[in-house]
Amino acid sequence: MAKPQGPHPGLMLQNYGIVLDAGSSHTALYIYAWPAEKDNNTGRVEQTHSCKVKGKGISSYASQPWKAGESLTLCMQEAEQKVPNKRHHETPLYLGATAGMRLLNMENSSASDKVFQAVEKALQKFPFSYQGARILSGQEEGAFGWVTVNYLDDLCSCCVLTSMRFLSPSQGLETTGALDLGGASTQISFVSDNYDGSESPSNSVTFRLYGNDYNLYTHSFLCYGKDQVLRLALAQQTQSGPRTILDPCFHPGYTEIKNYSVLYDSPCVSGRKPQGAPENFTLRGNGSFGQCQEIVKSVFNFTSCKYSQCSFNGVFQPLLQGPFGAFSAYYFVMNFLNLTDTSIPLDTVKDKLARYCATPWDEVSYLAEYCFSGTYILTLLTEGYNFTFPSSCVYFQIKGSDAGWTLGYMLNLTNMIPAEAPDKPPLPHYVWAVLPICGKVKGQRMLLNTVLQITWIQGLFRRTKAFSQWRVHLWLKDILSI
Ligand SMILES: Nc1nc2c(ncn2[C@@H]2O[C@H](COP(=O)(O)OP(=O)(O)OP(=O)(O)O)[C@@H](O)[C@H]2O)c(=O)[nH]1
Ligand SMILES: [Ca+2]
Repeated sequence: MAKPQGPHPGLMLQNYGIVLDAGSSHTALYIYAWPAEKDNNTGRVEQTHSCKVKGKGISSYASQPWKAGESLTLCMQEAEQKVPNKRHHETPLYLGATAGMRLLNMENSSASDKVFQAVEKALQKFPFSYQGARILSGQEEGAFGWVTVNYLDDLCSCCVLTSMRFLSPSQGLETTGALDLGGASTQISFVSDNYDGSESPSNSVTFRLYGNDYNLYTHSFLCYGKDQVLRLALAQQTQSGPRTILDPCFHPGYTEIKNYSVLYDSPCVSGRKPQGAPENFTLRGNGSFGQCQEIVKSVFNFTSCKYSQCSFNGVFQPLLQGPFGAFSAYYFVMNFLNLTDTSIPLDTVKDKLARYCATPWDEVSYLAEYCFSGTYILTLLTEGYNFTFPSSCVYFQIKGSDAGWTLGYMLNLTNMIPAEAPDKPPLPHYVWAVLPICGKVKGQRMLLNTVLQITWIQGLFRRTKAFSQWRVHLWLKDILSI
């Protein structure tokens, strides 16, 4: 008789958590799972399922709030199927809304309240442990994105090397910065040695993780997500209320009729609607990267800075430090344009983008906005934040799991990251010596972990940052099933 396959049933017990990311452009549901039997909640949390809600983001239902609730039903039913029945009641369910709802709340707070009421009503119908729906602040969105990036250990090879390059005896392993580009806002978050939170305290978020304090710099630029920036750029070109514009950020031969009221229907541009404009204007593309970059640059303000240094719009930013993980629209756009390899010299990237922008519309796919979006991303990174390429390591992919603020949000709310380090090292010292051998079994991915192990051992003598201990600790528990 064949032996039963798979691990012992006792090892299969899982806890689950569900987070709904109600973004400006769409809502997505994520299910996370972690082993139930691990003590101190230190078992590895994995994303087990995701579901993209059909239609637009919940803020688009301001005039029909009940539809915002209804829109979530299919994904919620899917979640009911994916989480075992026995775990439904213990599974926390969170909804976090970002820049779309921030803008709606600024514009019409009672409409935003009604959307939340409809969403709450819809979510409470499901058997999960509903924990509330709320708007995340820009700081929270940036900070939880950073936690996620540093929790996920499947970094690309570029960053394994770069992490090593950034290792210094006094610091231990650097954390990885996070770059998130949404539809309505964009976030930058990183730890910098020259930032202690005293300059521009509103950009500071502190975390206590595994016995160490992290002083994170984070900023969220509302209206600088890729959809709202397109509005800013179009507003820039329609100040005189023209009937036609020749837009260098769209392909030659591209034509679209745009409605003035629709374009200016956002707090990001509403104050600038030209008086006496006609109902519509025609946007014609002429595909010039250089001219497009001039327009994109004009939506950034570099003139005033009351701090020691700024990124743009008078916002303080300390010196960039460490590798960065760039996700959401950074990844969608740069992956589509085949520009995720940041070791390519900047001029080559610009040449490629210029060629793409100049491609006649009838030769490219139906997706019209990549020339604009690619130009915006390049300008935001190099002129806005001051990254230099190819020397800055920005990687546009985090393998294996969707990166975003949701995982960090859930880890925080379920206390899955201990604030204090364990009293003793997670394993006796001799175990470390055999780890490189275990590492080979799992192949390339182990390279990073080997680096982390070495760092951890160094840290026993040189006060290595506990964050890397935390990662290694989780990984060890994972591979050794302890
Ligand atoms: N190419 C491509 N673009 C996408 C995809 N998903 C979203 N986008 C676009 O990328 C931009 C950012 O999307 P998200 O990161 O989902 O933004 P969001 O969370 O809705 O917006 P925020 O509330 O500002 O964070 C939007 O312009 C989306 O329309 C995708 O799978 N592929
Ligand atoms: Ca988002």
